[in-house]
Amino acid sequence: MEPERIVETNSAGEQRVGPVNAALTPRWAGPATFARLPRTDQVEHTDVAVVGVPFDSGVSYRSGARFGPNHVRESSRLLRPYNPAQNHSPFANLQVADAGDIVGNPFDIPEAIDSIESAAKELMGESTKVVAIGGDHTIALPLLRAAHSRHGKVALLHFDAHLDTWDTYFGAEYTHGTPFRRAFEEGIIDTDAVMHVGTRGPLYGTQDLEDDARFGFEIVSSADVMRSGVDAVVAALRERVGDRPLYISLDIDVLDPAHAPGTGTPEAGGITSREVLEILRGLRGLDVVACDVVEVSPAYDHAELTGIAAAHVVYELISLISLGADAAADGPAYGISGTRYGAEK
Ligand SMILES: N=C(N)NCCCC(=O)O
Ligand SMILES: [Zn+2]
Ligand SMILES: [Zn+2]
Repeated sequence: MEPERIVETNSAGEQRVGPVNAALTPRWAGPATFARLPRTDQVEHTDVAVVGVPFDSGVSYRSGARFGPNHVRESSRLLRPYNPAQNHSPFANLQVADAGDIVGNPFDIPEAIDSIESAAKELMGESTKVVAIGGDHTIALPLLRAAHSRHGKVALLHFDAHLDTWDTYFGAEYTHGTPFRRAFEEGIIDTDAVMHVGTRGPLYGTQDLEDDARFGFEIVSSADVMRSGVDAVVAALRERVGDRPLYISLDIDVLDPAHAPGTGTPEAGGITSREVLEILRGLRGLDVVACDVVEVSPAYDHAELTGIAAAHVVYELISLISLGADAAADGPAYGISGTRYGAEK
């Protein structure tokens, strides 16, 4: 039975097919697409595709992120269509739809990377923006390649406890700890505009940081977020990215394990889900061309804590894409006092 959906017309007079109407069909009923949005094959065209990439053969510790996409979909049933922090309704503005999953050979990482790259390129097609749900962090490399093929060198904001610029694991070049070193070597990221956010935890040695700096990365550590606060961090990120095409890669382990236990390589001392959501909201008006949210490993999750955090991150990323590169930077989200919650700007 086809449930009734929220259908709205945007300011350009275009009709948008939105989520299943939760006032008519209980939220827990029916198959879980992201935010109960239509599938891409149920709409005529897609502006923003949410796509699963259930690949986790690149992990170095706990496995299970292959089950991340469907867990995040299940955890996204409660999302509502209006985002008051941005005073914006992304699903009414753009056609957002769930593109299902991109699959790759779980027994051959390089082959899987090639499959993910070509499927992502095809999905990006003429003008579709992609928000990918992993999967482990290996998948960021083929997604960055696809973004690069459309937009040229991209700025990169990488939210993660880890640097992920290591060289090899057991001699393997393509793993979840190495995607950004490969991206640097391939020349697909703009080394003047790459930044890690939320970094923390022990490393193998000082060389890790020397290599990382050589690849162009600046670091806003988890402790920096606590000491400087969200507004200062947002200002630093905006300054670093400027008006370049921006790829956002968010490893859910950027959150403290208290906020996101369901992940494969947890590190104590992380930022909160409130902080990450506010930092993302502060990026309004940047030219976000593609994103990923990775490393959700549901077997280690409890009460959908990690799934819900990831679902809200995806929702904020979709909101940023929908607001677009010409949205005023100082919109309602930029002040975090709460007094401007939902304020008209
Ligand atoms: N979670 C990601 N992406 N990377 C973690 C690699 C950490 C390590 O095994 O040293
Ligand atoms: Zn990580
Ligand atoms: Zn990572």
